[in-house]
Amino acid sequence: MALEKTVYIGTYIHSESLTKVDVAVDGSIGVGEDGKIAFVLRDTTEVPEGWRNAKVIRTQDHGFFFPGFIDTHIHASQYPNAGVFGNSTLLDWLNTYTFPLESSFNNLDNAARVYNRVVARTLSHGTTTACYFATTHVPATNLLADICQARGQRAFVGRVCMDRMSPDYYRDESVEVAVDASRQCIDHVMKIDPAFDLITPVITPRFAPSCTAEVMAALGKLHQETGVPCQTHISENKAECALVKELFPQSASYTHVYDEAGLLTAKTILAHAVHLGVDERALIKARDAKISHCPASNTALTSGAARVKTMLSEGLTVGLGTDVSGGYTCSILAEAREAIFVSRHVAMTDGDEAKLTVEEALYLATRGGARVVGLEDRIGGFEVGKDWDAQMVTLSSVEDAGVIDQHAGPVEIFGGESWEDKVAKWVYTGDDRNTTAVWVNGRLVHSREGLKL
Ligand SMILES: Nc1nc2[nH]cnc2c(=O)[nH]1
Ligand SMILES: [Zn+2]
Repeated sequence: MALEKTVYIGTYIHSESLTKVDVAVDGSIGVGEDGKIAFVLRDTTEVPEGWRNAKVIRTQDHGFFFPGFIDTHIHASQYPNAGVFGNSTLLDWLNTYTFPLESSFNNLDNAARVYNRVVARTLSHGTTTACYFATTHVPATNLLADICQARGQRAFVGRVCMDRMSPDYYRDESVEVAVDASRQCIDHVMKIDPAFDLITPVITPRFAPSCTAEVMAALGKLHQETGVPCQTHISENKAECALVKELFPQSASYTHVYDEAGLLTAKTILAHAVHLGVDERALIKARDAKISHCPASNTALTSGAARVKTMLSEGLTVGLGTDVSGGYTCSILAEAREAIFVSRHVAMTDGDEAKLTVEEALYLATRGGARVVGLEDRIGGFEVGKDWDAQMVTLSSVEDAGVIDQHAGPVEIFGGESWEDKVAKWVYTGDDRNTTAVWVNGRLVHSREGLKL
């Protein structure tokens, strides 16, 4: 569908750097028919020459435009289990909750129902790019790619590979099956989106304990041969780390296991990274592999508290991941909040330098995530030439949604605060009711019911 040239008028906010959020009050951003940003103007709401016939969309109620969120690690198939984890920890959680659910995706109707829901819900939370783990099933994984494309979400879609330490009813029969199935999923995306413009396939060995050295080496070869990115888990939980040591006695560390398989590259996303040693972080940095920080999940499964500030100060590239359903929420805004609070708990033992600020958390949610997925030239901020992947945040909509007593009349929740305070309030108290509209590459992919644009 052709896009209309559009001028977005009002305050826009984005990360300028890790430590600084840029607030441009009353500016305007022009987006062309190609969905890309054509101009960015500060301090003027005038529609420039040549754009007078363009559609105009204005912010509402103390609102602002903000870059779309990037979820660098989410299991689409686990969405029905969000919030269901009891007192389990990783390895028993997988067997009790996760494998039985994922195995049900041999049923395409089930897959269609769940995948449509998770894509719609993440979009409604402002997630314009998501890195999905699907399941081992090729038809269902391909369906997830189709659904992301149809609903307009930028997505990395991975068919999960696992050929050992998994139940008989849910595992790859052989290395050949895992590689062949992965190829089928890559081929499918090449058919529906040959340039990987919106959808990108991603090679997805589940994690070292459920993959033999042979399957990882074969997937490493596929990764190097095709240039298709790779995603997996690393060093999430102490029992898992001990298991990897036992299973790979020859390897110097968990990170070395992936490196030896050819799976540790600049196009690799490693989720969790809670218990990495200094040498492992150095190796990850040397390979320029990327980290997905998943604080909600790390707390829920009592995995540990990743040292995000340490990783950042060492120059690692970090983004945020919801890790549904290890994590209970599919909201990156909530994840940013969790990242801040986990960092405060770390600070209680390690010192104040461990604390993440609101600015840093928002950077991880946008520009950091963009670097993790290798799209820093296209998304994560508002610059000329970037894709319009954005959300309109409306600060007073919590009240509109009926949370506040309708009979009490309007309450000025947002109004007199500084922009810094408003952004902090959004991070700490906001949710999807504040996300009134969402665009990916210039296409409107979500809007709140009744919203007039
Ligand atoms: N959080 C999380 N960790 C894993 N490690 C291996 N599989 C998984 C998974 O599905 N979720
Ligand atoms: Zn995960």
